[in-house]
Amino acid sequence: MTVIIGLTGSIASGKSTVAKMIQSYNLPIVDADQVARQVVEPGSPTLLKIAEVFGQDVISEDGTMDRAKVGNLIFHDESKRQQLNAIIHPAIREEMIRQRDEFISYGEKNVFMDIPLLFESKLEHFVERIIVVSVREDVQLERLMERNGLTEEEAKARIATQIPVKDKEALADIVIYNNGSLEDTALQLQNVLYEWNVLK
Ligand SMILES: CC(C)(COP(=O)(O)OP(=O)(O)OC[C@H]1O[C@@H](n2cnc3c(N)ncnc32)[C@H](O)[C@@H]1O)[C@@H](O)C(=O)NCCC(=O)NCCS
Ligand SMILES: Nc1ncnc2c1ncn2[C@@H]1O[C@H](COP(=O)(O)OP(=O)(O)OP(=O)(O)O)[C@@H](O)[C@H]1O
Repeated sequence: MTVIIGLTGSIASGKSTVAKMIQSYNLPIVDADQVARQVVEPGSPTLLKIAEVFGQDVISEDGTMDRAKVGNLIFHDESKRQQLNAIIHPAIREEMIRQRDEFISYGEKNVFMDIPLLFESKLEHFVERIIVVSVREDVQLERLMERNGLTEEEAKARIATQIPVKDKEALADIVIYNNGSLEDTALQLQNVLYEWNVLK
């Protein structure tokens, strides 16, 4: 029996950072953000649908989706965000299940799934255990502004579209606090992996 472990948190809380650490142990992980990029490859039916709804100018000259443009549209308009979710989430879900099942067919004992919107999209049933990567609000805001080159207002708008990370902590089996150094975060992860017998 394979145990499916969900990795979640909030925007810029450090999920991808922890996901990279998980990969460094050669453990299998399905990454929703990466799948979200895959399903809108140039010419894909999902990208064509997005352009139908949001306008052809969300497709750049090279045929890729203009992510900054789509981000600006959806993080300031709840109904547009819902529209995008309705188009893209079924495709993401289908591909994530395919990748998960592939890992299971290889006989993997544990499969990680990095799902940023695990709680918002009510996907808890996908996973048996949940790791929440949490961060203080001031650190989250600072890292998000820095990473994405956003103003404080833009960053706050993105954070506001998600359930506060403090509330997610209460729904976790384990919380990793990513306020300090990367070494400190790596150590917390290692402890969880031993505790759950993922590492022996
Ligand atoms: C809006 C898009 C184009 C912005 O692209 P960008 O490269 O700037 O950001 P990236 O994809 O790396 O996402 C960064 C983070 O934003 C948050 N986020 C992304 N989409 C959403 C959404 N629909 N609702 C709330 N938060 C979201 C997540 O925390 C995610 O980890 C992109 O995020 C997207 O296609 N979103 C829809 C798919 C989706 O819901 N992805 C997130 C989980 S599967
Ligand atoms: N412990 C840390 N110390 C310093 N910087 C960090 C730390 N953890 C993460 N970061 C930085 O903070 C930013 C957000 O981290 P990361 O991309 O891992 O978050 P995320 O939860 O995956 O975000 P998103 O939901 O937006 O994809 C990145 O620029 C990352 O390099």
